[in-house]
Amino acid sequence: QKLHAKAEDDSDSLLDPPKVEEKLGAVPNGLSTDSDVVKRESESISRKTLRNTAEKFEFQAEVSRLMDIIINSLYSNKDIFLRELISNASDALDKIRFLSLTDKEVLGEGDNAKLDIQIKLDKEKKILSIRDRGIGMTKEDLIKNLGTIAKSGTSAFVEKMQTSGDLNLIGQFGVGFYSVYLVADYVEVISKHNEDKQYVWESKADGAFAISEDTWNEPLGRGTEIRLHLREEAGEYLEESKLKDLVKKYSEFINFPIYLWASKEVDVEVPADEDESTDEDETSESSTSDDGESEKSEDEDAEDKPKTKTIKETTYEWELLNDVKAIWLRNPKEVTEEEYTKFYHSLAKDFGDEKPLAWSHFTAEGDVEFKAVLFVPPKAPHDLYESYYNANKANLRLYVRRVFISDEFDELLPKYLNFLMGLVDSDTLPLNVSREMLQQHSSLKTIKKKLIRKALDMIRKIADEDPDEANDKDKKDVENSSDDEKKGQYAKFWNEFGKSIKLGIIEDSVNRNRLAKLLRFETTKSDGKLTSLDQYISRMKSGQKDIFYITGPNKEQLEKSPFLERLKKKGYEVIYFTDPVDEYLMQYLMDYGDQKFQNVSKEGLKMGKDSKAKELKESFKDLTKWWKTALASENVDDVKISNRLADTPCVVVTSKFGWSANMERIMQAQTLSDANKQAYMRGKRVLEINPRHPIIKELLERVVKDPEDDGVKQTAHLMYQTALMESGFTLSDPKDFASRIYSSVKSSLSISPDAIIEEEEDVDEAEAETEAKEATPNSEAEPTRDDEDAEPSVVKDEL
Ligand SMILES: Nc1ncnc2c1ncn2[C@@H]1O[C@H](COP(=O)(O)OP(=O)(O)OP(=O)(O)O)[C@@H](O)[C@H]1O
Repeated sequence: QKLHAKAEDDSDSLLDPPKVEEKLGAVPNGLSTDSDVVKRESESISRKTLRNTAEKFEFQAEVSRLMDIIINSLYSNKDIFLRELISNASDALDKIRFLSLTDKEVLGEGDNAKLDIQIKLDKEKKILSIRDRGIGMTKEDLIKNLGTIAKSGTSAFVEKMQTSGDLNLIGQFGVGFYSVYLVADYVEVISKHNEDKQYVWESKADGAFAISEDTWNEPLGRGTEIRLHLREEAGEYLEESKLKDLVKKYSEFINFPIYLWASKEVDVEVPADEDESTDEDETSESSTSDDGESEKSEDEDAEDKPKTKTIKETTYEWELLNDVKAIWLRNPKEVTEEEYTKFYHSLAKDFGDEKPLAWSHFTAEGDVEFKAVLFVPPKAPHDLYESYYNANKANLRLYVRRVFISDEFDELLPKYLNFLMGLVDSDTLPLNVSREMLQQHSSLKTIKKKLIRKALDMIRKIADEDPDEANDKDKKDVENSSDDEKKGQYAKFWNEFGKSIKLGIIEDSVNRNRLAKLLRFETTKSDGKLTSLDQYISRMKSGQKDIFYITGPNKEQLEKSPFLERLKKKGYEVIYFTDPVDEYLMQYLMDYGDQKFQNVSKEGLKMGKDSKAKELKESFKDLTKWWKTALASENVDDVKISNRLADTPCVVVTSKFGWSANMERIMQAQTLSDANKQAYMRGKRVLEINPRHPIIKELLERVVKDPEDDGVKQTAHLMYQTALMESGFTLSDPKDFASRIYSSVKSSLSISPDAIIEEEEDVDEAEAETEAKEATPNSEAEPTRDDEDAEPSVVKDEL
């Protein structure tokens, strides 16, 4: 707020006389009026008020908040505004170049057709301008793009900035333009679109902006010029050297020439002043010549030749600041790691310090030729899985013969690989067709196929090079040649993008096996580390046929699951799947190589041969049969002897193709889930009992003695409900469960089942109040059990 107020104060002192504003407003066409007026107008009439005659607009609320944050930010790296403006200029140039592919006319002629970016400084007036000959903005575009339509990124960015935000990320949220207010307190955007007149947008970031038809500035022809009226403390951006450094640092990979209107000291010969000629002779000579011959001739001709002298003069010319050779056209061997990193930063608009996790730069040859660079970012973007199926978002930029076509081409990569960044430049695709036609082009399928292969290879390589990933047997080799930088990289990848790989397994049946190789998870034996299917298989017990896994809300709960008791005891390894997407994943991943997957909370678990199985089945027949009947109302399909329990008396398992308990939980949590479908998909439930458990043995005895015993029936029901809970199901009738528990507690405390609950005395409310008042003095004197300062009494301890 303070900064903002200060900007206002400063601007007061710069006020032009109000009458100038009035006069200007009335000028019909500034270009043909008195040059003085034009000059004053172009100096930006006033830093206090926007042009009088302009149409005023309010910023959309979120945009206003964003601008407030920017203006008041103490963020020290203000440099970022320049790269955001250059990036916008480059996007605008890409757009017009794309249009010109099908309609040459759009480019115009002469200078208009030059697709470049120009930066100019005006030290005196403290104005920095960036101009492009891009597509430009119509009046409507200016209103919408620069103020009234908040993009989805706006609020996300505001939110981020309020917590742990780094302004450097602004470009990733698609609101980069507003970073101009880090350095300027007043900004003009002059823009000319082929389909509209030239307009000026202006704002002091005080909640409003104004738009006027531009009748005084030089006509742009086409494109946009952004004029930043720099704040007092942003004077450094008026230094040429600073701007050159910034362009080098941030905009190296812009594919359009960036020029700076740069000063140059040159020697010029000017006629020497008569009076000065004698004093200056020597300097003049020494600077014009350094060989004796010319000195001589000058002496000789001194009288007839007009005297001259050399002085330093400052001239201006456009200086090219960047090298526009595209990095992807270069030989990968000649591109350094640092260059790839910088290129990634500029593509991703991510200017943090982190390197991408991996990259792949290759040329595809054959029927379809293209070059591509793919990157795995170091972090997932903030909205990667938000509206995964609806978002029309692809991070690959498509070029055809060096011309940028689109970054919204979702035909290039499947959705699950949307986290990759990069570009494809194809020589095979046609240039002069519409985007829609291009989308249908048969080569795209081939490009996509190759890109997926390369992408998956690149990801696999992160694992191959990571010493943490190595199997024990080859650990030594990797450790010797290992490079600390690669250590832990795959775990990092997995934490950021593991879900994408899982979605890939679900969606991409062709590459399912390749993707399954990239899966990582924790297991009962992985000791908190991630492990892979190949590693799991290499550790399988002899005779073990299936890959065991269990699903649930978190590892801590799963570790205690009764389903694992016997498996653990016998030394089998079980995978923990704790992400909701894992339930879906396992509906698609049926096998891996020769192994099948077995959910250990479902029917059909086989762990070697149990010689006593038949015998046990026979001896518990009375109990299992009886129990099934007793649970008739509970929709229990069967009661069986379990082979997975050690310490727990019983569990409830589901049928192979129905939902597991965990899946039921996930489906119930979904707002829009369909109750009918839930009933239909619910797995059939089987109660499995532990024949070695004393409770089960006792139950058998009691049932054999008296199958009609009510107490036994009660207990059996309660056992079932407890097993349901322990197996991860949600009880459909918790009240029923609670009353059964209380009856059981009563009987263990030897309270008669018919014992009645004491009636409360019906006291009149008014009476109760007077009683309470009378009681107050006493209660102060004698601390009650609830009193915090009271000494803990025996009663309290017992409670
Ligand atoms: N130089 C320009 N020429 C034409 N249009 C522009 C120019 N600068 C900005 N715009 C328009 O204004 C919009 C808003 O710009 P802003 O920088 O805030 O977001 P963005 O360019 O979409 O995303 P990013 O910040 O990632 O560059 C742009 O999408 C574009 O339509």
